[in-house]
Amino acid sequence: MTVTAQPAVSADRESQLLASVPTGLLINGEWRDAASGKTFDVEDPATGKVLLSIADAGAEDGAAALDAAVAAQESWAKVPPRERGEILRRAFELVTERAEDFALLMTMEMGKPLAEARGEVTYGAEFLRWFSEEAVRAFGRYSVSPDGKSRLLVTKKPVGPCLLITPWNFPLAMATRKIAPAVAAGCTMVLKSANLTPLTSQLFAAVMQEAGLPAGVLNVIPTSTAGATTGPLIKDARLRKLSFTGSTEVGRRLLSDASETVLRTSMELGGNAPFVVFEDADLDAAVAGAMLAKLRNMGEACTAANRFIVHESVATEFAEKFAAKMKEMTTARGTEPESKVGPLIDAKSRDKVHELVSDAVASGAKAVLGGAPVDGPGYFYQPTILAGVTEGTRILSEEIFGPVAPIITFSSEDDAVRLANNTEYGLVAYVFTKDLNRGIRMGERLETGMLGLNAGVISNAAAPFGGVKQSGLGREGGLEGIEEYLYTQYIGIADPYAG
Ligand SMILES: NC(=O)c1ccc[n+]([C@@H]2O[C@H](COP(=O)([O-])OP(=O)(O)OC[C@H]3O[C@@H](n4cnc5c(N)ncnc54)[C@H](O)[C@@H]3O)[C@@H](O)[C@H]2O)c1
Ligand SMILES: O=CCCC(=O)O
Repeated sequence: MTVTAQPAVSADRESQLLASVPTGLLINGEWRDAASGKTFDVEDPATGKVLLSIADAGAEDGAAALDAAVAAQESWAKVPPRERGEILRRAFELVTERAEDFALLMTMEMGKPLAEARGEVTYGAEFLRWFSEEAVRAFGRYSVSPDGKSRLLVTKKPVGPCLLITPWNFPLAMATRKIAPAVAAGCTMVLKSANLTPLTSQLFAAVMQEAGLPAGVLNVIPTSTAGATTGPLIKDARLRKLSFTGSTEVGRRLLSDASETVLRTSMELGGNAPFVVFEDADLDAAVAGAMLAKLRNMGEACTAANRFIVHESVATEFAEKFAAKMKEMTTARGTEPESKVGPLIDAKSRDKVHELVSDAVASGAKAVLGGAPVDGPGYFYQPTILAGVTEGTRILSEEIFGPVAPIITFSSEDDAVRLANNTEYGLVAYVFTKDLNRGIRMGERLETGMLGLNAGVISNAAAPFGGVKQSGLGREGGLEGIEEYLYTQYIGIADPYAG
């Protein structure tokens, strides 16, 4: 998250980039208007100004997108894996060539500083490269049955047409983390991008076309009416998979809808990551990790450290060092050279962050730093550290999704484990200690899908990303990521030596 000096971005450059973004729906390889003719506005969270208006899909468009995906499925599944991989590889190269465009577009529609947006381009593109390599490794097996009387042939097949629903906070990476494995596996798809940040997906879909993806494989339906547009698709028996990334609240609802057709699902949901600092930790390293785990994406990440659980003997020193670093974080529009913390996504999100901070302060916590919205245009919030937060305070049980770090203390390892596991979520946890045995032990004791050991960011296209408890079902990335888009078929073969 190093932000290096950069020239300010000109208004002309922004206008030219916006002019290159397709504003239609992508259905069966063609960009078209919504059937209703409606559009919706996409705003810049740093200024509140409208960036672009794009086609607003309704149920009729959703149905047309699924029709296209269903029609393309059979022929797409027959395309050789190497060819599918090569399309992904070309897409990786095109995204990398256009890295500055993707980064600027994300900064404009989502708010993150340009340096961070560039980091997301690298991260998001890496899913394309990783799955271009995995496309040729969807292996099955052949074996002799234990009694020797038959042969067992096990193969992997594409699950079929998928509905992919993505959130606003990582506009490129959350899309490529789903699209790349689906393409590699031989699935067709309908992408419902986030209504707050659909522009990056629009540009990315154009890149996939340029990379040679056949018509109908990827259909894109931005919409301001998510439920009404995707609800009928989830109930349509031709849809074979729903992959959702977003809040636990919406995920729960979609899981219930998906049960009607026993639809296969992947759910990447919310988090409430504990960041545990033991008394033997290297405190400077812990603070560096805390800066990443808390301020990456302005704290608007499912992986954001949500509770700093610090040993009582080092809590004051940790808070002071952490505050000294946080103080250096200038809030400004992400295109400004000095920007280190961009705006939050909208007024509602900022109000929620402030409500949680105010509640914690009213319950006895002390704002060591910050504690209020930033005056002026945009939805900026001051980087904030709250010390002396006590168990039971709301901020410890809800996703903050902002640059706010609540600190609570512990006195023993058992105490730290109890506090860390005291949540319905289980996406990621962070542990800082010099004692490797303790680190491994924490891995075994914490209820979490992922653990950062002396590390504040562990996201990696080659790693299985996902949670336990109410943080979700399934994994994205890694060797596991493609499995979400494959089903296993078993063919039993009669004894080849029998009569
Ligand atoms: N686990 C992960 O990998 C991961 C990654 C990123 C974000 N998240 C989580 O996402 C949340 C933030 O993102 P968000 O605010 O966009 O979440 P959200 O749940 O509000 O929306 C996610 C997506 O679902 C759509 N949606 C909303 N209601 C819907 C409905 N009834 N039917 C169909 N689609 C619907 C939205 O338009 C958006 O595209 C946080 O909770 C965060 O932790 C999780
Ligand atoms: O918001 C959650 C996704 C973050 C990540 O993939 O690192």
